Amino acid sequence: MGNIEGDEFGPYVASDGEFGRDGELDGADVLGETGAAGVFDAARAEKAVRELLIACGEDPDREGLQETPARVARAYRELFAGLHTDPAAVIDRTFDESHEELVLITDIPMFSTCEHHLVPFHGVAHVGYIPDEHGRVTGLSKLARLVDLYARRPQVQERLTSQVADAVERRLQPRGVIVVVEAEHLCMAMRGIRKPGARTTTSAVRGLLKSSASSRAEALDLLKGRIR
Ligand SMILES: Nc1nc2c(ncn2[C@@H]2O[C@H](COP(=O)(O)OP(=O)(O)OP(=O)(O)O)[C@@H](O)[C@H]2O)c(=O)[nH]1
Ligand SMILES: [Zn+2]
Repeated sequence: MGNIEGDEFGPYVASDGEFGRDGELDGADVLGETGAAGVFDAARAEKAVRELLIACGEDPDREGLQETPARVARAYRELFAGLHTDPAAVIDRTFDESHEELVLITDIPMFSTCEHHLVPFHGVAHVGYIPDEHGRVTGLSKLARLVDLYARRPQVQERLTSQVADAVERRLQPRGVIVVVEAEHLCMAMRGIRKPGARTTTSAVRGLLKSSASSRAEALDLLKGRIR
């Protein structure tokens, strides 16, 4: 295996242009419950894309496709960068603000990849929490980063939704968490059942936002008009 490099999309082994290496990834350690894996294997990805083009009846050596395996490998490395990032590193700072009421960030744009068909599903995420008794909060951008991290994995919408809720719960130990994701699945729009415009809404609620009807009602009231 070549040298492991790294950038904003995580660690990777650059392709040396030699296709055909077999065997399991070295360094594909799983980081416990977070499911973050080791490195992206660019050579292997390029080989697979070339094979897929051939399987589809294309000529991967024609001019327009020559660079395609390398481009697709780079694109997948970016789209699945969340496999190589530890969520614990995302909410890396918390601070006590004595804010004990709901904090809600809405309409976070979200692009993910359906793990069944490897085509996109996209929409918005809404993430809220009620801080603990010290009013411990985190930077608002960290919640959007968390959505991004879990979206950048092969996913199903239900798991993405609960993984974000669980990560907020683990890191902030808030009194309640609510995550709502609304998305259109291109696997239902451009193929299969072909229903463009159909939207799926999933939610995950934890703590007070699950057990207290009034807390949940407050959050849902703020989300009214946002959830279609
Ligand atoms: N619950 C859930 N299902 C999903 C998600 N993304 C895609 N699916 C569904 O996953 C299912 C996969 O079904 P299969 O019967 O194995 O695959 P398929 O033959 O390609 O199914 P069709 O899409 O109905 O053509 C489909 O019903 C998809 O709509 C998701 O995020 N959550
Ligand atoms: Zn799908």
